[in-house]
Amino acid sequence: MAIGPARNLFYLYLSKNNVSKLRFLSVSSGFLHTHFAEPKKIQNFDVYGHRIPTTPLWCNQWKRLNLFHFYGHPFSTVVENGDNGLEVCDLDVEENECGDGGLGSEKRLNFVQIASRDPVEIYRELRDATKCEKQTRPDWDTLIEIFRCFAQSGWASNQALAVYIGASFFPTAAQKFRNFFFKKCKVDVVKYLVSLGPCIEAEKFLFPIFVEFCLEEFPDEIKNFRKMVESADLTKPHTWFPFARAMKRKIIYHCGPTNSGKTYNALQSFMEAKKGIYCSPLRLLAMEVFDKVNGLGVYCSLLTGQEKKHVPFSNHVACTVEMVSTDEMYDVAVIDEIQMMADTHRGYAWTRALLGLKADEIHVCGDPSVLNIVRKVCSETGDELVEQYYERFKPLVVEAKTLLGDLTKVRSGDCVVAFSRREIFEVKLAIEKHSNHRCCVIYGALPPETRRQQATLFNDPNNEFDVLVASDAVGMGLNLNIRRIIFYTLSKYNGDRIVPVPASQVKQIAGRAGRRGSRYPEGLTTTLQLEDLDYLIECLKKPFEEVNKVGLFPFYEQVELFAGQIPNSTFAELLDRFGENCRLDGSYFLCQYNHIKKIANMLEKVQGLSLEDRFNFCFAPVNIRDPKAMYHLLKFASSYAQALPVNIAMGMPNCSARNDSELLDLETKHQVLSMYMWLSNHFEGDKFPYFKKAEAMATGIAELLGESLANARWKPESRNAGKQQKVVKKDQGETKEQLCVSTSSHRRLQHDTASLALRVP
Ligand SMILES: Nc1ncnc2c1ncn2[C@@H]1O[C@H](COP(=O)(O)OP(=O)(O)OP(=O)(O)O)[C@@H](O)[C@H]1O
Ligand SMILES: [Mg+2]
Repeated sequence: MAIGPARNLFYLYLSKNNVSKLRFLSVSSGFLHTHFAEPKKIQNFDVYGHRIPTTPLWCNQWKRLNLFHFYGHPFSTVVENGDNGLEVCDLDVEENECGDGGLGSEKRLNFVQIASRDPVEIYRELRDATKCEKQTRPDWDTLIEIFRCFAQSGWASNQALAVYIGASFFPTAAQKFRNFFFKKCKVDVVKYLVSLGPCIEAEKFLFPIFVEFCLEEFPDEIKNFRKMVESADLTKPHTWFPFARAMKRKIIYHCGPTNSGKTYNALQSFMEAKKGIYCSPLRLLAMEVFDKVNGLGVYCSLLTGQEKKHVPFSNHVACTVEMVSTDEMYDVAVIDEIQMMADTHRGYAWTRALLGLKADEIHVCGDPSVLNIVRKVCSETGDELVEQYYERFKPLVVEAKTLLGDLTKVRSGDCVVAFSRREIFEVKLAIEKHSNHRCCVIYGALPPETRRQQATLFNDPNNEFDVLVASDAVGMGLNLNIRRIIFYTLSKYNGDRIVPVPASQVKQIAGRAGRRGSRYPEGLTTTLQLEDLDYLIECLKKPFEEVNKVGLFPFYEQVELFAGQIPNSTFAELLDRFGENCRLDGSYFLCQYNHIKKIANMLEKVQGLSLEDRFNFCFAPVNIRDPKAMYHLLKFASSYAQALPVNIAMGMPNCSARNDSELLDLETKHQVLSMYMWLSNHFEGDKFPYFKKAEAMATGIAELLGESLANARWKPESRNAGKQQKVVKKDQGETKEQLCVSTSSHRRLQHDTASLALRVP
């Protein structure tokens, strides 16, 4: 058995059989802490081939084994001891690795003795000493430096969390410990520390003494922090749903690439069930399932944040995943696009649905990236898991020719994918100017109704709209008759900087081509620019990357409990403190909440909102980068806080947009109305009484948006980055005006464009 570098510390290896139990058991002679490192520091560890959701342990060596906690090195053995918990065995001490600094062997022996002494005893001796023993000047200097390092040590601060000394209190505690030590210090201890110098070994030596000091000196601080940490406990999320745990559920994982029939098959079971729920990643998809299922004669209601359409006598419901009820019982539930569990912002909604749904049978559809996590979840919940694998219906073929930067090569049935609104309109303008094609557009800021209207227009072969220009919003949900996906670019702005589009997303979007039921025998995909081709091929060839962690977010009740521990803080501060102190198992991350904080900060000046009100307002669907939308949210919250009926306070435009700023205005207006409808559904009582009016206005604006898009022939003026240039290019002996999309003029043809075609399974 290997051991770690040790003096007062022994390192433990986890034995193979008790890995899963480790998190739940405590040692009879001491106590075992579960996760304490900051969330970002928590890692999965492979222990004897077992991936366990925790970092390994270290423990102090003293007979009473009074402290266990996490440390970043995997070592030693813990064995199961009947029902009594875990027992530490097979321990060994490694030689001191630090040099003796040129000291004689006798002194060195003393130091080794110091190193192996019980830190509790050392602490008591120090505490009971009446005064400090005399030290030399150089020793003092070294000691000062050692304590300076200790106070700044990330390692010590992190370890201190295990005894409930919070990161914000650690510097104060370390300072007081230093003062205590300097007043009481003994020659042999100082000499030993000086022999180590300011290094991690010295920190490890001091740490258990520091812990004893803190336990005696700061019982109140420790108690308060402990309460706070316990109230931010997000470990074992499967235990949050006792009713679902009382059931023996059957989970069917429909696993496969895009366009392979996963959702179709899951929906068959849904429709056959007596009572079913379909959980969608998008309003648009929920609406589509609602229409489809009702069309097939199964009464189905619709439930999204914005709309509740109750169909009389229906036992089925299509909802957005955030709206799923974990109270109702269902025979069959479908959770679509299950890989979204790993989404940094919305992942928690899928995790909650999977853990909490009370359904005999749960069909989850998605790519294989979260298969292992779902397996693990099922082993924790005790649910049965059945895996069904799918292949694409139609092959997906990469066209190696690319469009060589020339948008006039766009053909009927093509979908050009760009990653910003500005680019989408540039492309539409260019295609319509230089060819006979007409373009439909689909992007995230458009209401679902308008996106569907554009999709229908594109799918209908009996009109002139035969090309689609879309953002990544096209990647999920819509059934489109796309012959070929052309990537305008393969990089996008991620809110911070330009990054390559992730491979999983490239696959998802490219997979839209050649959908079953469309009139094309196979799906084609390519890029506008030859230089992007390699990346496209690389993405499509890449196997799905396994996801290690999925998202969680606290319920309101958990935030409320936590708020009780730190009164008088703003909601944004509360979220931050929660984020800093929450405990998570290794398979989970806390979803990002920056956008929530931004709303929370804006609403801070609104008096009279309860914590629950703030929590609800902060989840309203609002584009935080749109000041007009944010302004309306602020106004809604202010009226609500004054107990006034919340007014829409917005005029209805009377004609379609004539330029880009009018189009943007329509988009914003629709988003504000959608937000109003959402708030109306999420606040009880009649505080938002103009729901019907908002709904009618939203429908009107969605229609105006559709009309506007059909006629849109303007340059996007609001964000004019000037990337577009016209160049004159010789083509087949004629001078032809052509839109060159990228500024890069030094592209080399790297492929034999005629011969290369990659078939992607
Ligand atoms: N057995 C089937 N009979 C008829 N049509 C089918 C069948 N299976 C799938 N389809 C149709 O094929 C298309 C793609 O199927 P589906 O939407 O289920 O794929 P998917 O694997 O869920 O794709 P994605 O990952 O893109 O959501 C749909 O239009 C669907 O109606
Ligand atoms: Mg699907």
